[in-house]
Amino acid sequence: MLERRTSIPVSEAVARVMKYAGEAQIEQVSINDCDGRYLGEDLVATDDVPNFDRSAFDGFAIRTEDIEGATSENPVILEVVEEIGAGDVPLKTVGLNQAVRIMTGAQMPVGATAVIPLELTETFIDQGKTKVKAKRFIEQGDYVTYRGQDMKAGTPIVEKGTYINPGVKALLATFGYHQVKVAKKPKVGVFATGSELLDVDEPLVPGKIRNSNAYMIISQIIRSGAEPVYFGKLADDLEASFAAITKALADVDILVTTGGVSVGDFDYLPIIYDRLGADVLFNKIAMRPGSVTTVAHWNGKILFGLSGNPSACYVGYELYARPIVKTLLCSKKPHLQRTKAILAEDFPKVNPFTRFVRSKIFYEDSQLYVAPSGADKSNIVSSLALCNSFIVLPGGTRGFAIGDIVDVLLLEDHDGAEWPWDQTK
Ligand SMILES: Nc1nc2c(c(=O)[nH]1)N[C@H]1C(S)=C(S)[C@@H](COP(=O)(O)OP(=O)(O)OC[C@H]3O[C@@H](n4cnc5c(N)ncnc54)[C@H](O)[C@@H]3O)O[C@H]1N2
Ligand code: MOO
Ligand SMILES: [Mg+2]
Repeated sequence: MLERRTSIPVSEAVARVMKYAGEAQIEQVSINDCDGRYLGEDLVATDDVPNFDRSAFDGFAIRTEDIEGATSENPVILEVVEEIGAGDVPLKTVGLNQAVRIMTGAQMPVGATAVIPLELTETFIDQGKTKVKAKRFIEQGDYVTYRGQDMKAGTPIVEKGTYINPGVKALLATFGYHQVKVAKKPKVGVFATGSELLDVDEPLVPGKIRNSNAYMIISQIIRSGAEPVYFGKLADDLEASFAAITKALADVDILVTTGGVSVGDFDYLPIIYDRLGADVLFNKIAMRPGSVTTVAHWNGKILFGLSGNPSACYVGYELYARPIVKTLLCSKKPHLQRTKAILAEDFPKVNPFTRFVRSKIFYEDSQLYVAPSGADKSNIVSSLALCNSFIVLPGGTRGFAIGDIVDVLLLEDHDGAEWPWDQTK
């Protein structure tokens, strides 16, 4: 008899999966290998930055009281007593009517209260002594960067779980982190199921298609920050599939399969979960595409049974697997970030269930627009190439028109969201 499936709302499905999100593991990597990883500890300033008062310009370190009233017609003449480059430590103190030639980044000499830029001066030799004409008055502190002006020691700078971009890397280097604590990448196993699947290098033959989902999911796993472990494709053979899946589970934290979760005679994933004794969290969601997305929990591991249909598979990974990965990467905002944008095209389809339209979000005239990135069908691959977001159309709504404000989930953002599902049916 055909098994009846009860569909649950998206928010409920996400909540059920999130109950099984595990604990992040931390490892150390060289700063050279930390790009695109996620910080495994809060980053706190270990020193004042800069940690000495320094010149922000090439010029002369002076005492402002000596150059009061200076103009190009009536310059003030000072004696240059020392020259210091970046990296040097000044030996002299700047006294009455004295100046020190100083370069950008060099430590300020004691006594000086500002730096007058080279362009506002003129140097000359007078009786064997180097002198400088200051041709304008400058205020105290001008062209000086004081100790701790950028960051003060002890200030929290970047939170644990932050994506390491070039700026975060600059901070790590600033504070001397040659080894960086990062979240260990969860290992996500991938199987593509289906006797119709050919490898990428095989020619097309009648009835068969190339296995695109495995490559797509591997790419989504990498984009979400995890490590893919590809186990290959499985023909629709229950015994062989059960054996391969059982074996693979020993080597991964999470297992993603694509295909074989619906009600076809050769859709074996439901039987495999049953045989494993896995706890099936749900096998039907009130959403399109991806209504058949199934998630099970077994022995501390989460098994994502994503649809075989490419667009459904893609959406399933982003909504349900990605937040688990992000949680394991220390994120406190593991879900897709949600925003609002102006619909740039009509979308006349009715939405009996919450619909996630593969879409492209873009700026135009300082406004945010979004448009479907191709035909809205579950079995379609072509709409995925330009997809950088999902338009979220609530269940129970009719069509949407150009100019309507719609909710959008961002796929290529690193900040994430705590819980974007409050208003989603
Ligand atoms: N009687 C019903 N039939 C179907 C239902 C239903 O509720 N009742 N649901 C439909 C929906 S919705 C979806 S989605 C699909 C899900 O099917 P499966 O997850 O079981 O996936 P398969 O049957 O294995 O494949 C579906 C489709 O996708 C192609 N595919 C599979 N793997 C790949 C791959 N690695 N790369 C590219 N394309 C792949 C496959 O050839 C099929 O065309 O079920 C509907 N049926
Ligand atoms: O699960 Mo199917 O993806 O609704 O199209
Ligand atoms: Mg099927």
